This record gives sequence, C-alpha cells and structure tokens, in this order.
Amino acid sequence: MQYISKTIPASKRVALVAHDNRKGDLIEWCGRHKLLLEQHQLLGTGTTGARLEAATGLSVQKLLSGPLGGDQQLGARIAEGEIDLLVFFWDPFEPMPHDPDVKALLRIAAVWNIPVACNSASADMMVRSVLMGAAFERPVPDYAGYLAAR
Ligand SMILES: O=C(CO)COP(=O)(O)O
Repeated sequence: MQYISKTIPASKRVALVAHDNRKGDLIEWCGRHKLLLEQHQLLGTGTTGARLEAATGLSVQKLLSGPLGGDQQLGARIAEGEIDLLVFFWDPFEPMPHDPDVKALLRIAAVWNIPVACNSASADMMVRSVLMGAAFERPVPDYAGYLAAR
C-alpha cells in the first residue's frame, strides 16, 4: 500500500460514539479527559452527543442518532477526510438493528487509517499521545493503484 503523508492539525476532529449500554463508560471517560477534549473539535451521533453535553458540559456537534443514519454520516465524514480520531464504545453483548451501519463505520475507519478506540484503555492511550500534542502524522492510503487495477 502506498501512503500519502498528511499532517493532522493541532486541533483534532474527534468523533465520539457509544451504544446505550456503553454511554455511561464514554461519559466517564470524557469527564476524566475534559480539559484535553475541550481543546479539540468534538462531534458524535445524536444521543451520544446530547448525553455527553448534558453530563460533561463539553460542546459536541451532534449528527443524527446512530440507528437513524448517524453512523453513516460519520462514515461519510471519514471518507471525506474530516475526522482524525474515532472513539466508538460499541456494545459487545447486544445485537444492534443497525449492525450493518456499525460495521460500515468501523470498516471505513480501517480503510482510511483512522485511529479507533473501542474501550477506555485504548482511548486513554489515544489521548495520552495524540491529544497531548505528540506529533501525529496519519499516513493516508493512496488508492490510485488499487483503482487503476480494477
Ligand atoms: O447507535 C449508535 C452507534 O452505532 C449511537 O447512536 P446514538 O448516539 O444516537 O445513541
């Protein structure tokens, strides 16, 4: 795979999403890292964003609720290069009616080499490095060769 080097701006665009049984965990995590997170641009699916704003006072741009298309909106933003990090506390125990959308979001994040954290341990590592100002260059995959071969 060829990559195009892309420098990520100091103020990161952080997508925040949690399934219902994990929203408490994400609220706890965001509260713990509030001082760092408020220096970045936060966006999330509708209910997650609203719950985070109410519980932490952080400002979150709210898209549609996940089952109504919010996951797909986030996926589109990733494809358009508008998201730097994805914190997605998905539920490993409950089947979701919009499971294809969940899968699509995780897939498109893999396609575009977006760092993804699915639990507080990995999200902690993410903020300790990237959001604290560690140099972060996300190599963007160059799919020109892939497309030419099709
Ligand atoms: O379902 C979700 C992610 O798949 C999250 O959606 P809400 O934030 O609207 O609950």
